[in-house]
Order: sequence, then structure tokens, then C-alpha cells
Amino acid sequence: MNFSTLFTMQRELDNFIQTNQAIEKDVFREKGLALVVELAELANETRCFKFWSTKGPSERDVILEEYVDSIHFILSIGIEKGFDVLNEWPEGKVNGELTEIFIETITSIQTFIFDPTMENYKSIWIHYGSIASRIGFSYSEIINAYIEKNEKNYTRQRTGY
Ligand SMILES: O=c1ccn([C@H]2C[C@H](O)[C@@H](COP(=O)(O)OP(=O)(O)OP(=O)(O)O)O2)c(=O)[nH]1
Repeated sequence: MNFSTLFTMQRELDNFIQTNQAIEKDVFREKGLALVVELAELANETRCFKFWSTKGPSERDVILEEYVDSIHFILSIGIEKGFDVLNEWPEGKVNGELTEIFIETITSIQTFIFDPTMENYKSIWIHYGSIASRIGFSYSEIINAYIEKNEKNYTRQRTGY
């Protein structure tokens, strides 16, 4: 599946959710905060910063589901601002340990919320690409997990969780 299809799938899901929940206001900032929360949940499952604990990271599938929750909201905030024209995952390198990358990713999200430019949007993707490669998630693994969670999100809306 190519990258732009993700935007199509996300647009359809967002429309479904907004109609289902009768949302008429602008929810860009809510989605921005949701992304920060998902990033924190992801960091929490990797346990990369827990120097006080000997317990290892959560199961790979658990971490991957958290990761693709973030992907949903990255796509969604891009759609909100009309940046859903990317054909490829923006590439770039972010140096440092996973903890450092997480901290910089928070900054990239905040920067985009306050200054939603294409450059700042791409920076979020670059940071998430670095997180994926640091954890060891492949592109196809991410796409498959995204498709699975996307379907689960429809079910959750239909069953009114
Ligand atoms: O406009 C929206 C709103 C939400 N989602 C998706 C993204 C994510 O995949 C899921 C929300 O995350 P999660 O599944 O963790 O939902 P939650 O309500 O935080 O779950 P829980 O109550 O189980 O923690 O809904 C969208 O795609 N578009």
C-alpha cells in the first residue's frame, strides 16, 4: 500500500467519527493533544526511560498498537491543515537514544500545533520514522497494524465504547 492511501483511509475514518459523534467544531487542538498523549503512552510501553526498573518493554504488538494510534492522529492533524498531499513518508535522521528522540518528538508536535506549516508537519513524520527504526518496526509492519487498528476504530464507534 502506498503512503497516500493512509490519508484516504484516515479521512474516511475521521468523517465517520465526526458524523457519528455529531462534531461540528474545529477539533485540531484536541487531536494535537491526543497525539501528545499517544506519544506518552508509546514511551510508557517501551519503558525506555525507566532507569529505576528492571522490567523490560511490553510485548511488541502492544508497542506497535500504541505506535499506530499515533499514526492515526498524525494523519488526522495533517488532514485538518490540508497537508494530506504527501506521497512518501518524509525521511530524515534524528540522533540520540530513544528517550532523547521521544523528547524531541514532543517538541515537534507542539511546534506544529502552534505553527502548522508543511515543514513542521514533515518534522513529526521524521521523528516518528526515527522512533520506528530505533524500535525496529518496518514500514509494512506499521501499515498492517494501522489497517487493523483503523478497522477496530470503526467497530468501537459502532458499538459505542
Ligand atoms: O478523529 C479521530 C479520533 C480518534 N481516532 C482514532 C485514533 C486512535 O487509533 C483511536 C483513539 O485511541 P485509543 O484507541 O487509545 O482510544 P481511547 O479512547 O484513548 O481508548 P481507551 O479508552 O481504551 O484508552 O481513535 C481517529 O482516527 N480519528
